[in-house]
Amino acid sequence: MSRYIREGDNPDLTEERRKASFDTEAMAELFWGARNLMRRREIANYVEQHREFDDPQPTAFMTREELIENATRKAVLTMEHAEKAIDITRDEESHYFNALTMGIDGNPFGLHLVMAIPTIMNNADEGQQDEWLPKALNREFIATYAQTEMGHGTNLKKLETTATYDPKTQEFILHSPTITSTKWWPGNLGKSSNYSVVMAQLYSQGKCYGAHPFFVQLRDLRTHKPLPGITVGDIGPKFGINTNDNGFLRFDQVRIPRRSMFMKHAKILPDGTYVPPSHSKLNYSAMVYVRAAVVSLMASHLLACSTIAVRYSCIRRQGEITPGTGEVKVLDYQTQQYRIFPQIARGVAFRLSGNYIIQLYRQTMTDIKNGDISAVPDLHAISCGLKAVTSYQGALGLEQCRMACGGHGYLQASGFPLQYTVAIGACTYEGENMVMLLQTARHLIKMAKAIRSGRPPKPNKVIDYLFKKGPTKCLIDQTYDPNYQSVLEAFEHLSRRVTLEVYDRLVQLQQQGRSYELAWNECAVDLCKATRAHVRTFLAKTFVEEVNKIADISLKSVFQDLLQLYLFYEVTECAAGLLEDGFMSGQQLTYAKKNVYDALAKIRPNAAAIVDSFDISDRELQSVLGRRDGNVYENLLKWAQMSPLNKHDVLPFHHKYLGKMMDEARQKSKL
Ligand SMILES: CCCCCCCCCCCCCCCCC/C=C/C(=O)SCCNC(=O)CCNC(=O)[C@H](O)C(C)(C)COP(=O)(O)OP(=O)(O)OC[C@H]1O[C@@H](n2cnc3c(N)ncnc32)[C@H](O)[C@@H]1OP(=O)(O)O
Ligand SMILES: Cc1cc2nc3c(=O)[nH]c(=O)nc-3n(C[C@H](O)[C@H](O)[C@H](O)COP(=O)(O)OP(=O)(O)OC[C@H]3O[C@@H](n4cnc5c(N)ncnc54)[C@H](O)[C@@H]3O)c2cc1C
Repeated sequence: MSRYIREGDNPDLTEERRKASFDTEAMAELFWGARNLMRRREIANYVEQHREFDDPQPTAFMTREELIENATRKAVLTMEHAEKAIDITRDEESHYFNALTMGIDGNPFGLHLVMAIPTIMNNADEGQQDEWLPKALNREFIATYAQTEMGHGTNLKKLETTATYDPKTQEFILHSPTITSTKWWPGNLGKSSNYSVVMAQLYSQGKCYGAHPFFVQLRDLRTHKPLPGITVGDIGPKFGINTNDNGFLRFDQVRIPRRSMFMKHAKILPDGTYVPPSHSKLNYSAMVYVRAAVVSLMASHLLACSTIAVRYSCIRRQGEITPGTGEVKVLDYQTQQYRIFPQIARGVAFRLSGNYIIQLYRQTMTDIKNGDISAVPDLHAISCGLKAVTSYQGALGLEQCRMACGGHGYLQASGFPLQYTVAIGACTYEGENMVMLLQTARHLIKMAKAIRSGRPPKPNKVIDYLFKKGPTKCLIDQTYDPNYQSVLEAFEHLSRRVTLEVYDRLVQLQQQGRSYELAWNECAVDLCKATRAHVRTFLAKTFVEEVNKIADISLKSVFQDLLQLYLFYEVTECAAGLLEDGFMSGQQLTYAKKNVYDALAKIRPNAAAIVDSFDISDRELQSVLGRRDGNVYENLLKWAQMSPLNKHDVLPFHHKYLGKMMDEARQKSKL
């Protein structure tokens, strides 16, 4: 019996769980890996046993100051408990523990852990690492990553903060020369951090060498007051992540020692001589890390929101399908399945590719340490595209899940506002999505040039298909092929065609006299399409490869249903491109649609068990609609009764305004 079934649960949800064709626990093991699943359970138990991690009230009812104080309290507790609760050397355990204890809306260590420490690890030289890393890991300071300025986020070449080297004192002078040079956005900068990685234009011997990272103390270690010459604060409430004190920062001729510059790659010698790095973008590795991590992060958001939507849709009865047979669970509507199930399938696809890209990141960082930088451009290209596509599709998917939950989906109690507002930040941070799509397109255009000139680069799993000659006509038909060769070939065809077409147009525009840059801008929409097609191909191939590795037949069959849905849903999404050149026929699109509808029907009886197997706890979901026990209605009422507005039957200012107005209106009407 499923470990998710317990006495007192909503019977509709229990009925769903009993219907499953597979063992939920075995599926959870397959999804997370046996060891990880066991550790998740142990960590979750640990947190449940320490009630001090509980929020004093739902965070939706807290003011911003209360939110930040509560997050700070829990962050300190998290650090105190970490060594007892988890193996701190395992990222998976840290991420999970942090998500359970601190939630997803931000915490004072967010940027310290995901950007500052990775920058120290990858950009500090040995001496600097010896000095900074133990203190950073030991929480002797909290650092953030200050790169974006009010005037420039994308175009790093135009950052205005300067770091001018003074050989006489062997110091850099940090300065913010204009309002637009104010650092703006860095997470945890406003109030929590006392150190920061600061990106500034490096000047030495009268020459500018471009943006470089520096490690800068911002606040006094004892009083926590900003150091002389430093102005720092919170940028105010935002669309979401209001638990995070995203900040602003200005420097007024602040002197820092020469060794504050990160010197693993580029260096300034004491006399001011600049030593360039082996690759000009090695200083950007923390950004590459977060871009790669976003893929898994989007998987987590999608799987959480589809868990909420599926569970709620199992207990929500509304309307009849066959008149007179009683109200159905709303999950029985095909439209509901069409809204929610593709989000599950995309979540799974993102999880699988997310694992791949993080491994590639780790391998590339190891290679760099060993002096091999050859994988840097490939990692950059695929991580930019994946970040852009998964964050965008993730955002659309979460919104579908919300809308699938009707009016209650619009409540903060649903958990959707928190998930959505956190997730959509990823469309912007770490490189705005269009900009990221265009970065991948740069790589694709190089590949197109190589194809046209008949000189393929050295073999590479991600782009090899571009150099293949695929079928000239789409081979999708009604026969079942577990390798989905014809669908993958269709995606490859579309990617290859769009890439080559846009390349040819770029060349043609230049032949007509446009500069490369102007031609590029005229082709930008299609360049983005090429990236999307390339990323779709990558996600789809990774999904097929991973499903083919599954040994257990009953679990494999569930994954195959999700894969079928994923692939044919993507075919319908990019149908215009496949039909445009006559590669796919209208009939084949009809087959694809039929495959989507068939997959929805196959997934339907397993849906509740599938989302259970993602093993997302109520503590993580923070959702009344997505509760494991399905007891939504009584808990919605309890939740609303906790609203601070309900502390008073009559609001203290009622008689001052509305009461008075109505009294006066009644008086007048009596006259
Ligand atoms: C429960 C389990 C869940 C698991 C989840 C795991 C959780 C992990 C935690 C993750 C949590 C996430 C928390 C979120 C925190 C968010 C914090 C946000 C931080 C930020 O936003 S920091 C600021 C980010 N800013 C940017 O990204 C700026 C974007 N701009 C740029 O990157 C660049 O300027 C550019 C790419 C647009 C262009 O660069 P530039 O102008 O310098 O260069 P050129 O145009 O001249 O290009 C030259 C060539 O260099 C290549 N290039 C560029 N960048 C790189 C790179 N990084 N690596 C390699 N190569 C690079 C270009 O492509 C050019 O190449 P070409 O050969 O000439 O074509
Ligand atoms: C939640 C959140 C957290 C953040 N955290 C941090 C942090 O910790 N540290 C930090 O340093 N920064 C942080 N940022 C800033 C973030 O990295 C930038 O906002 C982001 O890189 C985009 O830059 P921008 O705001 O200057 O946008 P802009 O570059 O001004 O973009 C505006 C529009 O112009 C378009 N555009 C710009 N350039 C091009 C181009 N070359 N081609 C085509 N279109 C273009 C964009 O696509 C976009 O639509 C954060 C931002 C957010 C929203």
